[in-house]
Amino acid sequence: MAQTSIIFRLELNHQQVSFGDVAAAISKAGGDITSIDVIRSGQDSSIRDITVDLADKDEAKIVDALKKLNGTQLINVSDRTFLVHLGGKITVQPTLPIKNRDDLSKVYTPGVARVCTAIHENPKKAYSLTIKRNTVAVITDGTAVLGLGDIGPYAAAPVMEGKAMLFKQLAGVDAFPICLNTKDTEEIIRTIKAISPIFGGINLEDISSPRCFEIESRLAEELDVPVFHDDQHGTAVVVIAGLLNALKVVGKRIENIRVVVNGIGAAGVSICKMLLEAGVTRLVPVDREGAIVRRGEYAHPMWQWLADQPQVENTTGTLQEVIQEADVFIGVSQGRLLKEEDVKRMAPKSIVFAMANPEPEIMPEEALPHVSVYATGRSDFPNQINNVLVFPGIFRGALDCRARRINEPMKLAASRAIASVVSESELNDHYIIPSIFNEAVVTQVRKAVIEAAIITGVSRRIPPDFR
Ligand SMILES: NC(=O)C1=CN([C@@H]2O[C@H](COP(=O)(O)OP(=O)(O)OC[C@H]3O[C@@H](n4cnc5c(N)ncnc54)[C@H](O)[C@@H]3O)[C@@H](O)[C@H]2O)C=CC1
Ligand SMILES: CC(=O)C(=O)O
Ligand SMILES: [Mg+2]
Repeated sequence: MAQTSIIFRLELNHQQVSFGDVAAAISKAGGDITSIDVIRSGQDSSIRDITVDLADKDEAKIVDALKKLNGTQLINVSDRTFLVHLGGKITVQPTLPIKNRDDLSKVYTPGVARVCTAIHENPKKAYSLTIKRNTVAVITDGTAVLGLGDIGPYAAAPVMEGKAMLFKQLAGVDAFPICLNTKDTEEIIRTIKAISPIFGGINLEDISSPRCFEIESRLAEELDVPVFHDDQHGTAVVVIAGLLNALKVVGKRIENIRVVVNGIGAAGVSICKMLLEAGVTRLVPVDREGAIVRRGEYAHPMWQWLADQPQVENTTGTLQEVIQEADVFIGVSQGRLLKEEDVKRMAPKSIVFAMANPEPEIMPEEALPHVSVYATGRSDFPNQINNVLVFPGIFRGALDCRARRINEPMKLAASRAIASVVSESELNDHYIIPSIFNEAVVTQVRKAVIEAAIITGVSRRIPPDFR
């Protein structure tokens, strides 16, 4: 697992210890050696970097074993995940060098003033003469970061930088992380509106429910660039894509399945809405207090909306009770709250999407023996159902056609596009969703999103390849 990969730098005295002894000690302490680099080699001793994946995440055991080994000196221990975060993960690059006064007078004063005046006279020129057309803000208040909860704006930054990296690498979108030091809904809305002129789109991230619903809908209403809460819609789009393909694998139809969604927060609400749009007729939304019941009364406006839907079951009970005979479990709640006995009681050929991060609702070793299709949100297990398959391509499309908003037809088109990247001949229980490294994902999502934006009248530009 990437997050438990450690590099041990060791000096080995050749008279006293062999590399085989070191490897055996690491293995006995629970580590799996994945690579070895010789840093320096001499007659009597050598220095080596040994990269180890920790099965039980306990690096102390290995440190202890190495310290006990005669002839071995532990010089340094470094966590590779922390190493890649040193100094942050993104940078801002100029598009051209400033080599002389002539260049300077064009990109800066006095030349720049004429460009400013042109935009002042025609604000649409911001799209051609500034970074706006290709720049997205990735904005959080740090209140629902992955499944870690309210860890604040400073601690949220590594996730936002990661999203920005993915935007750039996968779709060429310049994205900038913004971590707000406020949880106040009105202040968040006011701040985002105030900083919006430079951005061609707003990607809201890891803002807790229910505030995220009002923040997104107000901003979408009041701004003329797309506003997309990734945890709601990115997640729902990728879930529908995975479900369309998983249902093909198990040979079931969407209108016949019973679906339990656990965790009715940002992601859960949007998933439920999209499941209903996609044709699910039997839905059981579950949160901490148990199932949300049809015609029940709830203070949470989105839960009330769900309770008023005819497809929501009139079933009370805990997750452990309602999961019986479910065809599909979708978890966007918290890690390890589903047990082996629970998935055993699901309907035959069941589908489990355990998407909580960083730990899924149930680990593969417990689920796999009992379910037909198992997926998580993680990069280190097969079938990664993660919104990273969605936000790069959906924003690429929205920016290219200068969409005013990202609407329901654009989202559904994106789901179908992602699902279609896995061909019928490739489809199987371990491959229901394409890899994020499959370049067809962004290409297909972009195309589908632009087509849907044009058809629904929200595009303000026809990209050259669509003319
Ligand atoms: N794989 C993916 O692409 C994504 C995964 N996620 C994961 O889904 C989880 C939720 O994310 P958000 O919706 O953004 O958070 P959120 O905070 O808006 O919602 C979480 C919901 O889960 C509920 N919950 C917590 N513990 C529960 C329990 N024991 N039983 C039932 N419900 C419980 C909470 O009451 C809340 O309604 C996180 O772990 C997050 O990492 C979220 C977005 C995308
Ligand atoms: C993937 C993601 O956006 C999350 O876990 O919050
Ligand atoms: Mg998120």
